[in-house]
Amino acid sequence: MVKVVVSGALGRMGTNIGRIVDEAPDMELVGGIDIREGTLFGTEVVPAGKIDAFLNEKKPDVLIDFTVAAAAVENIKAAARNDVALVVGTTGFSPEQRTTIASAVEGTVPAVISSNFSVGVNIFWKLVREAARELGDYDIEVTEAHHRYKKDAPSGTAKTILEILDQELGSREKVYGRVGEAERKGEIGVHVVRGGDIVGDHSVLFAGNFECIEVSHRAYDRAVFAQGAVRAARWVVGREPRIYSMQDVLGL
Ligand SMILES: NC(=O)C1=CN([C@@H]2O[C@H](COP(=O)(O)OP(=O)(O)OC[C@H]3O[C@@H](n4cnc5c(N)ncnc54)[C@H](O)[C@@H]3O)[C@@H](O)[C@H]2O)C=CC1
Ligand SMILES: O=C(O)C1=N[C@H](C(=O)O)C[C@H](O)C1
Repeated sequence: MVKVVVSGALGRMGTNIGRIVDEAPDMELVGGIDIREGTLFGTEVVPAGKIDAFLNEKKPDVLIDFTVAAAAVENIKAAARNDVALVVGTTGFSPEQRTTIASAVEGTVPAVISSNFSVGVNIFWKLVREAARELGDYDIEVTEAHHRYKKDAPSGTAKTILEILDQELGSREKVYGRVGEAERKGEIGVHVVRGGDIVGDHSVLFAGNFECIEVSHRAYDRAVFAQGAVRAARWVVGREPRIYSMQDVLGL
């Protein structure tokens, strides 16, 4: 049995993940972490300040973190201190936070870290890479849309798209929205929409003369992210202590 603790247990993703783990015959949900006490499918949820004692008591194989960037950094350090493997879906990390995470994890515990755990988005990223290789001289615009409660912008998935484009095309200027005199040059335009209960839309437009190609992904239910995170949790336990991507999990 893979023993799992969920951090961000009372949130949108935490509850989705808790349900899937609770129903999995090969997994045991042993509790959750959040900013306040509660329950997650009959297991105890403790406040973040008690994470070390809780991990030491429950001895999970893996901690799945979907919280906010600053919290995730502390939770990752706690998991590393307690020799617990990690699946991290939290987005919005600064470059400094990424460095801190890498030092906590590398050589200590295995961790799958991805801005998007849906299988479809991981295929979509491959398609974006392929399109960029062929269409580098087209104008490129990245657009993402999410629900009204999302804290970070642009989304982690959109930032991964920009990394892929930079890897294929060299680093280009990014222009975040346009207003006033904004003549297009060689930049990549980045556009963020927030509203209602949009689960997660991403598109990359390659616009040439007389034709456009658009590569896009739309998530209809958070279950796609949660199922991917649980798949990563099964995969990560017992691996060499380093950072892995969801592409490693899927063998892409
Ligand atoms: N990688 C992926 O596939 C996906 C990533 N996300 C990311 O996951 C994160 C969470 O998203 P949602 O569940 O929609 O947010 P949410 O706001 O519904 O849930 C976050 C939860 O974390 C809790 N939290 C805050 N500080 C904490 C701490 N120190 N320790 C433990 N819990 C703490 C909050 O109280 C809340 O219950 C965001 O960064 C989001 O971008 C969301 C969906 C998919
Ligand atoms: O906050 C969300 O909801 C999501 N966040 C991730 C991101 O920032 O890319 C993934 C997904 O799009 C949903």
